[in-house]
Amino acid sequence: MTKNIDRLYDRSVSFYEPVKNRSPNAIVFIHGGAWIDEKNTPNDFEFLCGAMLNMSDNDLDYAMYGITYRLSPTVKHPTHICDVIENLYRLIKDKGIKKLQLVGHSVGATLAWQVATATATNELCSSSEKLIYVQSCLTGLYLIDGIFSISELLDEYPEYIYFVSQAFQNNGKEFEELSYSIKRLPCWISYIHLLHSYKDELLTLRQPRYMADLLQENAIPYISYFSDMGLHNEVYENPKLARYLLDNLKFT
Ligand SMILES: N[C@@H](CC(=O)c1ccccc1NC=O)C(=O)O
Repeated sequence: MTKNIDRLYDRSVSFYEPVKNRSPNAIVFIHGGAWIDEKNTPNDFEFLCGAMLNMSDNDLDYAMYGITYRLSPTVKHPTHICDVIENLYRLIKDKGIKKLQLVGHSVGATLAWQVATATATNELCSSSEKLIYVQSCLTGLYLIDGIFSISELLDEYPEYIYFVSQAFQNNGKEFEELSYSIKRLPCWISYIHLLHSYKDELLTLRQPRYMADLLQENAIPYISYFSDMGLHNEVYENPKLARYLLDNLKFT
């Protein structure tokens, strides 16, 4: 019997919906903040969405949403993932979305990857049918200045234990390493984009290089884009990111 857990699955923000006709296509932004920072919310992406609309004369054939998830230390892993899955499921059902691409920044990229590769068999709290339905709609991932390995992260930045210890019960040891989760990446996800800012002051290229190495070892197609997109918390407002998303987002 599933526990009666209060979900924040109604916390979605709509940045844009095509006025002419409701689109079955959508991108959903997942914010960062190291699982703990209340300053990071779905509204981190409001400026970026405005820039994308300005650069496209408000004529996009996909909707844009942001979602939230409960933060640590109030909740611990894997609840963040459960909230994202519940939230995505509700959004997809409410809006009639058929094709979905996730755009994650920092731990938002971590969560996007975890949603794409989750299995209901592990300790995930979400119902398997919701997870399977969300994954069946997923066609692309944009992973921006992300965290992909906790062991690599703490080896490089031992001081980051301050947020890892809040987000995980066992100092991140329960975080599933990429070498395992990558085996479950759905074959129908055609677009994987790996982005990183050369000016990111909180994360070096070690994380995206680790992801790139594993994608290559598993012969998974991906596109990488490394550029000066500003500091860690400036990237998601950078016009270069808006341009990149407009040029690369495809739902065909
Ligand atoms: N603003 C966060 C720190 C943070 O977000 C962060 C720090 C280092 C590496 C990645 C980070 N964010 C990832 O989502 C804090 O309040 O501690």
